[in-house]
Amino acid sequence: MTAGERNELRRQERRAARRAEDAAGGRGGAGAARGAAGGRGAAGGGRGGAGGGRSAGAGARSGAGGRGGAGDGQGRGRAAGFPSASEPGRKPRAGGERGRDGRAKGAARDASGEGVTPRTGNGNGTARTHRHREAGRVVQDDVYRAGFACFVGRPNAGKSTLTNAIIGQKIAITSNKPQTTRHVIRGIVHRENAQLVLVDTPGLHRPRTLLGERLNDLVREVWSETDVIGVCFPADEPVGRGDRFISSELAELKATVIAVVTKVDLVDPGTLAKHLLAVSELYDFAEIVPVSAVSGHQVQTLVDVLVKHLPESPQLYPDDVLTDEPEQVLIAELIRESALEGVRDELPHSIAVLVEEMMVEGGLTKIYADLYVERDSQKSIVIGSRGVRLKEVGSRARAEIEQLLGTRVYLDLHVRVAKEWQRDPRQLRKLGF
Ligand SMILES: Nc1nc2c(ncn2[C@@H]2O[C@H](COP(=O)(O)OP(=O)(O)OP(=O)(O)O)[C@@H](O)[C@H]2O)c(=O)[nH]1
Repeated sequence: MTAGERNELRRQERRAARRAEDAAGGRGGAGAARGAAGGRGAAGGGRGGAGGGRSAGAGARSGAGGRGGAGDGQGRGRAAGFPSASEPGRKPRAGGERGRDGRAKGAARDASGEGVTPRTGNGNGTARTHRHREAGRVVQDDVYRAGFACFVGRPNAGKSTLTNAIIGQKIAITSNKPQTTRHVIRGIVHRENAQLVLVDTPGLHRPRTLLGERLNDLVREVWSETDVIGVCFPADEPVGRGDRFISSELAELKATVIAVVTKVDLVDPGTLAKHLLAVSELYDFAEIVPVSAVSGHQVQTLVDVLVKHLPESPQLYPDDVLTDEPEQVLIAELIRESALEGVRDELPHSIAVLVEEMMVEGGLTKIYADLYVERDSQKSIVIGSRGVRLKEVGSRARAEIEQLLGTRVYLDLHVRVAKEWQRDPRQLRKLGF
């Protein structure tokens, strides 16, 4: 028996054992972790229901950004207490729901467009005083601000790269192929006087498949739940019809809308000036901030601007949390990113990844993941001649995962075909969409 056959046999044994356990009433401990990644796979495989509260919670967590919606009748609905852009799941540090009146105060602007400074407490009963420079003057800000912000814009505008630059840890998949982002991944910026929760969305585009439609719904749902929206315009591309379309969609929203001109390292000052003018004529943005996520230029200024427009609110997440995305989802994204490397033109949107199992043994984390493609021909592309490509995918992903987890990693990748999964509602559910 070859090593591959042995691994497959072990997988089958593990699956059978899991099914038996679930049939017997669900698993505890490690199962909960597995459910978080597989929460997506779990429901599709018919394991979600029996898992009861745990599976529902895990499934909802994967769908925290709204993929799960209001529940699909399969025990995968969003569990109470789990976060979304509008329902922060982790208990706020100090009590009290964030009120809309907080938003009204926080988001109010004076005639000059500068943020006005409410002199009220922070909702915790512990008013804090902060000073920051604003347009050359020192402003006293007595409030604690917390809330959700997201970057939107046409595909490839640089949203994920910007999110990563702000959070300082690789949490969102990036690539030079449009529509790479599928998951809503939150990153959290902690400041003494504020907490900024960043939500990452796919680019809005004309849908060609069921997956495309669901992604667009997801974007709109997130938009309606965030406090500040940064519309990204890549500086190296002219403002176009797509940008106009997105801007027109924003008019009805409650959120403060700012413009972010991205990738400014790619253009000269003259081109940038013209671009800023074109952007300003598109919509009545509260602010326009030019940035480069690659050089870091103005990234902190952008955070200041986003924070300024957040509502007054208690802290939403504990201090040490950087993202609320389950580790397995981050890992699956890193594997998907690695698998896309070099084959983006052939199968840019056909790859999905599910982490089936993760276990820690001493200083080693063992990860078993399935890589789904839509057709047999794609399977051969991903595996490559004599498995060489798949090996490369694995070792690249392993290095990234080791960085994320801070442990040594054993990664077992298996390529499977899920025929036309982007058009098949059952498969989409299984893969977490
Ligand atoms: N030079 C330069 N390149 C950038 C910058 N920001 C992003 N990029 C590149 O632009 C490409 C797209 O970036 P992403 O962050 O994946 O774009 P996105 O808007 O999240 O894309 P979708 O997931 O398709 O919506 C990648 O190749 C990035 O490396 C920047 O500030 N400067």
